[in-house]
Amino acid sequence: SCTVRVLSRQCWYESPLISVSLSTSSDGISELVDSYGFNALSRKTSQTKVGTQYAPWSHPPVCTEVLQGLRSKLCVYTNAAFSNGRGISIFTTPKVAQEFASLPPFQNATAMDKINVFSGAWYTQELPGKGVGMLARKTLKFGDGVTAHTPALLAYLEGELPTLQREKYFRIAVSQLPDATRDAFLQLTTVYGDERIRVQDIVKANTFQLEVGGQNHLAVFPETSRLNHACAPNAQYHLNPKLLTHYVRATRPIALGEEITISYTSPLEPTEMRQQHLQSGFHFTCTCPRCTSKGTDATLSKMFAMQASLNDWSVTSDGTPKLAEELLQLYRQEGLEGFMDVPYGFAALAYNAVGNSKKAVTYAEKAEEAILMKDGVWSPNLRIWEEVMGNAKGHWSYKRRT
Ligand SMILES: C[S@@+](CC[C@H](N)C(=O)[O-])C[C@H]1O[C@@H](n2cnc3c(N)ncnc32)[C@H](O)[C@@H]1O
Repeated sequence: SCTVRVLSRQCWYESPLISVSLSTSSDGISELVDSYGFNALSRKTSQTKVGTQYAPWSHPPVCTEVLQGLRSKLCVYTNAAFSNGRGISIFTTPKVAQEFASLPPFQNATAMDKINVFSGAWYTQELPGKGVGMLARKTLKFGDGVTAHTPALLAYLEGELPTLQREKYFRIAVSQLPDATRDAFLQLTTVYGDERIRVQDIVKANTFQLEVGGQNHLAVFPETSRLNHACAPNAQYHLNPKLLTHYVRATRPIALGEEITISYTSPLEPTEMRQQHLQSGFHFTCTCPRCTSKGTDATLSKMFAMQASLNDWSVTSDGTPKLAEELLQLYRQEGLEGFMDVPYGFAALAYNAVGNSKKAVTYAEKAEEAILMKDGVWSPNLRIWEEVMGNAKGHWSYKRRT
């Protein structure tokens, strides 16, 4: 019942990367757009009567009818005071809204101490052929924090509301944000440039996915949204659903003025699949060196063949520590430093299998570090390496290949 693939007979989970599909033609009525046009977007929070009777929400929730598939209504919940006045708007069910309200950021102001604080690590600039991008304001080394932010808008991931209905609620959500946050949101880039569905267009170009209350939500983080894509990115991100926070860290040294990038799609997919994902999700063709070099897919195939050998525990297996070291080297050569949890894990097992438990623990620690950077503390993959770190000699892999 593994979701994606198996690493040494254990399930290996991969965090989902999100590309939203947006239908604009099937329900194209203009009436709603007229009544919830840009007046709604330019409404100032200061002009809205903000009460306390809906605590922790600053505005009265605005709700849909009960949706058949969800057996619930969806409502816009805004907390304009959230995180020192940054604000947050959430479009979700009343039940999930309660779950949000019980999370540390709504309960305890100190939970947000190091979040939504400018790290001093970046600035933005228009870049040829890429729109705005994020660049390093100082030299960065492996593990340095780039950003740590909460979303301005979160929206329950559903496909039931007609596009223009959804737009109406998204607009209310955005309009209720504090002025600076709303303006930063509305300046974000779009994919279609379709004014009728501007907020969903912004969501399409900029969304991540966050699970709260067992439900996936689309999440837009205005600062983080300026990170462009590369197939050999120099930064990695993960989300902490309890803190509603998106963290970005450098995965290799980044020079002053160098662009900071993340990968919007798995960089371990073949080039054609990566390009398809980027085209359908974000409407651009990637021109990074891994996309233009002819050798990328052959290198990927070689990496997978090496992983298959390391994952082979039969007596004829040629999985050795030397092979594991070569695999690590290939990942680095490809610029995949942010995706080394799997090769570090294979190295841990390969060393343990020949009785070198010390090296096994070192690589298990590196696998853990890589998972924390890529998937965060919730990842079930962490447990695999905790077992090795806790008791390498008691692990099933110990001396399996001696
Ligand atoms: C999340 S936004 C990134 C910031 C965006 N460049 C901006 O101006 O705000 C995603 C959009 O940026 C552009 N983009 C991101 N990475 C790119 C790349 N490697 N090459 C060309 N365009 C890219 C695409 O238009 C994509 O839809």
